[in-house]
Amino acid sequence: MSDVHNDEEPRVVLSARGLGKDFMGFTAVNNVNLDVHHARIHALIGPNGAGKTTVFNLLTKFLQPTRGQITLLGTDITKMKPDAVARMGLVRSFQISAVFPHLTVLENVRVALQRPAELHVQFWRSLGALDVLNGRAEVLIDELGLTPWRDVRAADLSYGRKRVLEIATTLALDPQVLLLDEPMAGMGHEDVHTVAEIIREVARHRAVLMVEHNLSVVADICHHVTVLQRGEILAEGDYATVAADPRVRTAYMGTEA
Ligand SMILES: Nc1ncnc2c1ncn2[C@@H]1O[C@H](COP(=O)(O)OP(=O)(O)OP(=O)(O)O)[C@@H](O)[C@H]1O
Repeated sequence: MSDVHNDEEPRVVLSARGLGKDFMGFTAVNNVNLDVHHARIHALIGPNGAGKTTVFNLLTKFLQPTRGQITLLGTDITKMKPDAVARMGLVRSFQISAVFPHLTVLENVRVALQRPAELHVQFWRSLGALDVLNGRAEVLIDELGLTPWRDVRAADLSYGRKRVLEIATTLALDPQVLLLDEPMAGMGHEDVHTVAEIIREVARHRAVLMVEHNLSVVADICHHVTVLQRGEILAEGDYATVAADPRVRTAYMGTEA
């Protein structure tokens, strides 16, 4: 495994206990226990239909669990609504990029920053009204290595940079826990490397939980891996541990590794 260490003390920021979801009698997720740590990257992997997306939907409260408990930053969020959970610092970046194509990188980040600041009205009157947010926007753009593309329209960015911009807009909400749904989906080799490095950087000061099919990325940047199969946890540990588990190889990696 390569360099995935950083300085901050690992503490649990998001946890699930006995998490389960039934869809009309079909058990999609069952007895899932998860501990997601600050300043760590945690991967959720497993074959198609294993329940990864359902777990994400349960954690972000887009779905109400049938069983179990979810705790965010010490608060029981099991019965909370998605927007309240997002305001508490659990933010999900969707698989489909949600940036405005005709706005530049800087403008997109400013729009994202003004959401929590509730400056909508001023924004739609004039982009200049957001000048006060430029400082924070520049810092975010710099953190994500987007400075050379600051004045480029989102539509003209490469696929990978668009994904980085999408992560930047998500970070504008200042999440404690960032959920990434297949951040490498549809990307070429070079973009995968760029985005992986960005995720590593982002996770220095935040928890990241990601669903990812690209196992070399998981091996490279993730500290902890949870393997799901048919809605249940099959194995967990660092990548080397789960990759060496014969049950995992049979269930999932047999065709991949
Ligand atoms: N709303 C729903 N109603 C009924 N069944 C559902 C619903 N959502 C998911 N399922 C079922 O739950 C199981 C888990 O699906 P889920 O999408 O969570 O898996 P996944 O691991 O994310 O798969 P993939 O890698 O293909 O995205 C599947 O059998 C799926 O058909």
